[in-house]
Amino acid sequence: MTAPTQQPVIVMMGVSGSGKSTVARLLAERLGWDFAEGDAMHPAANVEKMAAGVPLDDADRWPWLRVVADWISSHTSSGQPGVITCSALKRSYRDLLRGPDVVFVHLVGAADVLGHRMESRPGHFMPASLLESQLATLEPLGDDERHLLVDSGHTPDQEVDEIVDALGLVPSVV
Ligand SMILES: Nc1ncnc2c1ncn2[C@@H]1O[C@H](COP(=O)(O)OP(=O)(O)O)[C@@H](O)[C@H]1O
Ligand SMILES: O=C(O)[C@H](O)[C@@H](O)[C@H](O)[C@H](O)COP(=O)(O)O
Repeated sequence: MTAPTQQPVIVMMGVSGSGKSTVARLLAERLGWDFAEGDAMHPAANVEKMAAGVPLDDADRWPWLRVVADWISSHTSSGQPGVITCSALKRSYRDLLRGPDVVFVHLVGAADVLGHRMESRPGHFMPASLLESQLATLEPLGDDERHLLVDSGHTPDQEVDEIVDALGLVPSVV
């Protein structure tokens, strides 16, 4: 009998407003997998900076990315699948996060749609004015990066269906 393939940790990535939190939470619920909100791992200084309309730089992001990477590796090293949100905008950031059991799912959307979503999202620290710098910083996934691109213009349920089907994800047995 062949051993079952280890189910991955999914990094739900993309710029602000692309639907990472919404789709990742739904995906984790659907699968009964662990979920983590990468935004909640930012130090307070990063949140204050973004709330003031100033984009983060590499020095701001590296300590945060290390916390995200620790969550990922604590799961992959024990064979536990999970879903975590992280903008993961640059390839160098993804290099820190990646591993054999890590898949990046990039929610891709049109700037006007994302901007509208950010403006209509209640009670979030991230101003829509930062979308431009997010898009400018984003480095597309390379063919050699294990990933799936998802059109973020569909409904969250449709996007979850697509991710589960395309990656062959299997719910945890409870
Ligand atoms: N597929 C979708 N279609 C329509 N609205 C969405 C979709 N995904 C997310 N939203 C809405 O857009 C806003 C931004 O979504 P969110 O999940 O917070 O994105 P992110 O975590 O990438 O910043 C929220 O108000 C959310 O309810
Ligand atoms: O690296 C960054 O610049 C931030 O992580 C950023 O990409 C993220 O978008 C914000 O934390 C807002 O959070 P939302 O993505 O949930 O809007």
